[in-house]
Amino acid sequence: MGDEDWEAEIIKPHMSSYVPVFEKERYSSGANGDTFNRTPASSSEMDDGPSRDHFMRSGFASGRSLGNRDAGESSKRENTSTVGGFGVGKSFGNRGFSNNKFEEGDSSGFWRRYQDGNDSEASGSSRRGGRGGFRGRSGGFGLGSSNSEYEQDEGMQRAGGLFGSRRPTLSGAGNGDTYQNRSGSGSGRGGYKGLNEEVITGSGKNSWKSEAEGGESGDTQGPKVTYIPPPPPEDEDSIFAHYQTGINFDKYDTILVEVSGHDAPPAILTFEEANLCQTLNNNIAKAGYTKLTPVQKYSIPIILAGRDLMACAQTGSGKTAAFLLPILAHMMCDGITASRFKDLQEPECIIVAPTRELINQIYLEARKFSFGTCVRAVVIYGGTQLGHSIRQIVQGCNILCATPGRLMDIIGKEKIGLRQVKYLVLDEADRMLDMGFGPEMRKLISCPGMPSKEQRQTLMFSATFPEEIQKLAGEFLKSDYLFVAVGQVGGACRDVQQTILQVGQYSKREKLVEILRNIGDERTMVFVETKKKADFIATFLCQEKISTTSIHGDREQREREQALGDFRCGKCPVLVATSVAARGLDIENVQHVINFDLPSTIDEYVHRIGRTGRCGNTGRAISFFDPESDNHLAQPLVKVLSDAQQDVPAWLEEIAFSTYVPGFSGSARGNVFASVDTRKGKNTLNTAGFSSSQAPNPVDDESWD
Ligand SMILES: Nc1ncnc2c1ncn2[C@@H]1O[C@H](COP(=O)(O)OP(=O)(O)OP(=O)(O)O)[C@@H](O)[C@H]1O
Repeated sequence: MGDEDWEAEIIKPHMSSYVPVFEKERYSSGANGDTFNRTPASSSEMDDGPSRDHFMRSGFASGRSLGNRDAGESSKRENTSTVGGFGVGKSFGNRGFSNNKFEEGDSSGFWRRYQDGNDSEASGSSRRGGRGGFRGRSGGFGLGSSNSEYEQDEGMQRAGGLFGSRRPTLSGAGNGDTYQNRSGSGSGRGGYKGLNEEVITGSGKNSWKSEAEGGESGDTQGPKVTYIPPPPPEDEDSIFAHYQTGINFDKYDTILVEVSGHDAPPAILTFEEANLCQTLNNNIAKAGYTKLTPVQKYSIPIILAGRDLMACAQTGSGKTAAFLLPILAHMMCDGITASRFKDLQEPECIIVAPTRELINQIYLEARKFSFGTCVRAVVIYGGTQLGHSIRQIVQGCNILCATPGRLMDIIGKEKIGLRQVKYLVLDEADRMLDMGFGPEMRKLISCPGMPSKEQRQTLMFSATFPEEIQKLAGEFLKSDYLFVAVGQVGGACRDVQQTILQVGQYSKREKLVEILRNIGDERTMVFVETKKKADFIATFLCQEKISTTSIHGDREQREREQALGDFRCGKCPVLVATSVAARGLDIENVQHVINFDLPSTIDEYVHRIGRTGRCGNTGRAISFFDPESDNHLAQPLVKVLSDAQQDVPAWLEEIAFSTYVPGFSGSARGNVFASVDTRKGKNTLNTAGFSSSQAPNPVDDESWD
């Protein structure tokens, strides 16, 4: 489809197809397009308005938002309401599809911001600033400053309650005023928005905002979050449901593993060698695990030996079990007190992860491996009713799986005491320590009652560990922590066949459709860089009759979970996602990942493509490389491709060469060349399962290379 056809295409009546399947009933009953008619015209007036539901209902379902594109219509709307929202009418309809300025941008506020990158998943501040102005008009918030993200930040309030002063300005942001809560009801979203997925792009660098910063709790002055996630199935078959390891599972054994640090215990080769209790062994068998992956071979004995650990292993290679199994083994061995109802729970283990869906997945793994034991795992995360989290906790909690913001909320409410914490796990640790979540994590370890690093065991896992983040980790880990690197730190999974196509921004949609039509019904994740774009592309694909759903931070939690569910079960074989889905998600049968937009860092690329090719299965990743915007990635891409023994296109090498930056390996963009432990304790290379060794004494920075 050419760009010229875009407008015509987008206003076809079947646009309603993007209304998620699960929403259709609701939309068809309540939708009438009214809301849209009351949508103010300028982007700065769209903040307080209708939810994306409205967007779908009135804009898409009726085609009105997309049809009402002329200035006259816009100004009419401007006069009629202050309720309209989210750039539905104007931003989307006018600037988005109608005149095909989707990627060109124009002088309107929205598109300027969009172009600047400030409207990206990764942004938030300026967008919110714009909204602030509108809020002011509607009697709410009225800030309009680019700092307004903090002003409306429940996390900050929460943090204030716990650690310092509250920000009084937040109050106005309350009910539905936040961008996140366009729905008015505020349900679910709770301003979590930016949280685990927003990046402040002013500097062009990823810096994920913490969940706390987005104010996920819904318990302070923010909107009431009412969403209660459905309980997971309780039957044993569901608990132990798993997918098959792939043909390359055995090849894991050939991956080089490097252990650095002193006195590392030897790797184990089999589950039996771990000497786990019978119940755990039964659960492992029921989960279909017969053989250890390399990261498990090394990490399990290290954790069992009580050592702190930073472990880096390729995506989909079993890091979750690598920390859960030894922790559970210890707990069983130590004879933890069986969980029971108490107003203040004192978990022995806290696991944190950057996204809600990921922490939920980790919880399900914890529940699976602790099946039939007295260990009770609980999950709490933003976008859900706080009362629900509290009710889960007070029933007993040995392992608490939490997103950072919700965790701090619950600690602040004195439902969780930290004195008994023996294990602190940071999954996706590089993300948990970066500018977005790092401050929250630091608050956590300095919370009253939290055992010092000498008194607890701290475990960090990720597929990527940029040098600069490794350095920050020292604050959390004992100085003698061990570092396990399976393969190249930050390297891509070799089971993913990577293809980089040079595609200019105006050809991307056409190319995407062509690829998806060839793929057929195979499950595919399509990554885009911004939340709005995720909506645009999902809508576009539905219009092309490709059954699609989407996940991003502007969707309510209920919608996010439903989208993931629809994708998992194959109802919607295409999932358009922002980076919120880049890390950790383990979805069976994802055969393809398409980077419609490349991410801003190479680490993010590695995580995204790691949604396929998991656990020895093969997968394919196709990335659209736009020389207008992606040249900075050429060099690291060449490195990642060649390390993973993939073909490197000549044109990419040329770009990489022409944009060569000496000393690139030290780049803050996500350093794939940080091949080892930054303490410089270089170690001998080992084939997984055959030995481990010890590091020499750390050496000076200068001598490292
Ligand atoms: N030893 C094993 N045998 C069989 N399956 C396993 C084994 N270990 C892990 N798995 C399965 O492999 C899949 C990927 O594991 P997991 O999600 O822990 O990977 P990960 O390394 O954490 O990936 P990511 O870096 O993307 O977070 C899961 O479905 C898990 O149940």
